[in-house]
Amino acid sequence: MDYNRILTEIAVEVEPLRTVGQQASYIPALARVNPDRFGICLLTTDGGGAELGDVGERFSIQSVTKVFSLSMALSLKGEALWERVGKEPSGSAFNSLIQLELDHGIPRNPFINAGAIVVADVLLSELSDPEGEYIDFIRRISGDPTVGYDREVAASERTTGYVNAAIANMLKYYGNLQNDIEDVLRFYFLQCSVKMDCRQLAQSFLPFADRNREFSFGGVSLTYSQVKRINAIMQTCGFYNDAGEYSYLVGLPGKSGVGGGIAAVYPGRYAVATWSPRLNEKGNSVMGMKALELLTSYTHESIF
Ligand SMILES: NC(=O)CC[C@H](N)C(=O)O
Repeated sequence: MDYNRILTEIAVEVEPLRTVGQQASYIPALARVNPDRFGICLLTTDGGGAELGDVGERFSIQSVTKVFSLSMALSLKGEALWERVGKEPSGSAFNSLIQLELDHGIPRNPFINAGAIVVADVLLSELSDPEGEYIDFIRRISGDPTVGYDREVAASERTTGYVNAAIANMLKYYGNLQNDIEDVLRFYFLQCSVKMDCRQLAQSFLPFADRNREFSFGGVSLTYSQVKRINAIMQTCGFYNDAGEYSYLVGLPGKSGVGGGIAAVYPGRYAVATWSPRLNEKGNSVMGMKALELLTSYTHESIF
């Protein structure tokens, strides 16, 4: 497959979307990012790949981090994790509060904010150095020791994180947070603040696509079956209330973030990361979604 040629065609087609949509502004530090950016990096399991655009510029991965958090929590807790968080698509906004009340404090899945806040609580309870071990895992899986938190973004999100604070309070009320609310929120925002570029993100998702290599990075090990199940949750829940549309258009397990990043995998073949800060009304990157739609259309490579 000539991915270079395909990415070049995609870049031409997505260009008219460069100024469509709005970047996230509810996190003040994200409102300062230049929104007119686009990058895409694809890495294959056999060592090949192609890239185009702003692939070396780091951005806030935001909710894409929830895949790393779930991986750690699943490796630590196994199936017991599902006693505290579900694995059903939510059909609601990523920060929905109302659904959490209806579900009596058990979040629908680990990729909406409520679920990721429970996962952050699990990691706080299980790890002796949560901040250190979390970033160490991401440095190992990305193969890049310079990847780190952006503490300014994390602090900025705390100042306006009213809904996430409400979610955490609701979880505590229902007995689904063991740690102090403020500690859990601080750790959750820090996880979201991790900064990566498209190359590092594609590299970090390659282990979710690679069926022939063991998933083991530092203390985080997953079985083949656990990786398969994480991919399944990405497919059904990775784009919140856009998950059906994303599945329909793209057809690859993936995860988006309000920083404008998307990471997706074609199991057995490749991982791909896109970045473009302008979002649709569901909080997913406009150019990124379109680029991935074109990628599976042009290559005829999709899980469906
Ligand atoms: N969809 C997202 O990327 C949301 C993450 C963001 N940190 C929040 O909690 O609101």
